[in-house]
Amino acid sequence: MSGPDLAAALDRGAQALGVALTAGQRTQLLDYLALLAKWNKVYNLTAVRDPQEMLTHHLLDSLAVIAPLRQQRGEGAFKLLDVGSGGGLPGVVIAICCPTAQVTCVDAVAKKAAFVQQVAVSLGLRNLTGLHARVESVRQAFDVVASRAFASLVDFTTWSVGALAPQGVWVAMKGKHPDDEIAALPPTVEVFHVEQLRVPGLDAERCLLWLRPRGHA
Ligand SMILES: C[S@@+](CC[C@H](N)C(=O)[O-])C[C@H]1O[C@@H](n2cnc3c(N)ncnc32)[C@H](O)[C@@H]1O
Repeated sequence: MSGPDLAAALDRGAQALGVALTAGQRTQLLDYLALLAKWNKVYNLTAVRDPQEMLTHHLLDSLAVIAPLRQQRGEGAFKLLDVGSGGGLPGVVIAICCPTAQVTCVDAVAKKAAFVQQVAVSLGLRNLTGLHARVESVRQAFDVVASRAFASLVDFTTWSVGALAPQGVWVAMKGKHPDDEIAALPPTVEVFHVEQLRVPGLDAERCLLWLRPRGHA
């Protein structure tokens, strides 16, 4: 697929997901896709190799969180941690589309965190940081702690609870509705909202789970 075709597919996908992209954001997303494709072999960032597939499986799939996130957070500033971010998904996409968010992408693999740091510099994203650490050791307070394709809900929330601000929330991007994972959550964690997502061009189930420590209304 050519550059213009990818750009057109991104525009159609973003529109279907209710995300209005500025020209600058559109360019940054496509530049990010090009960096992912270019450095994938070196950094081993994703098993997906084809740019068209990267667009649907990674960019559009991550873009699906933007409208729900804006609805949850409004237009104000907030700090977001993307746990087990790998090549920066969804953190880089969030940093591009939500300029009021300060995004930290944490990964236990140094070269993946270095790649995100490189993306921040290349795209001029001053609201994006790549952090090499295990999430269990992160002690800054984040308003939103997010993950995509990371771990079970129990492990995600247990390992990252030390990074949650007092009124912070978790958001987990999942495939099929994870009934078993929800049933396994401890009583200290509650799921307060579930959204089914439809990702254009992806024939797969997707949902978004919002969680918080029980008692935090
Ligand atoms: C399957 S990848 C998902 C990457 C990305 N979120 C995505 O959707 O493409 C999971 C990532 O979590 C990272 N990881 C695993 N355990 C971790 C931990 N305890 N703290 C931080 N990162 C971790 C791995 O290094 C890997 O990059």
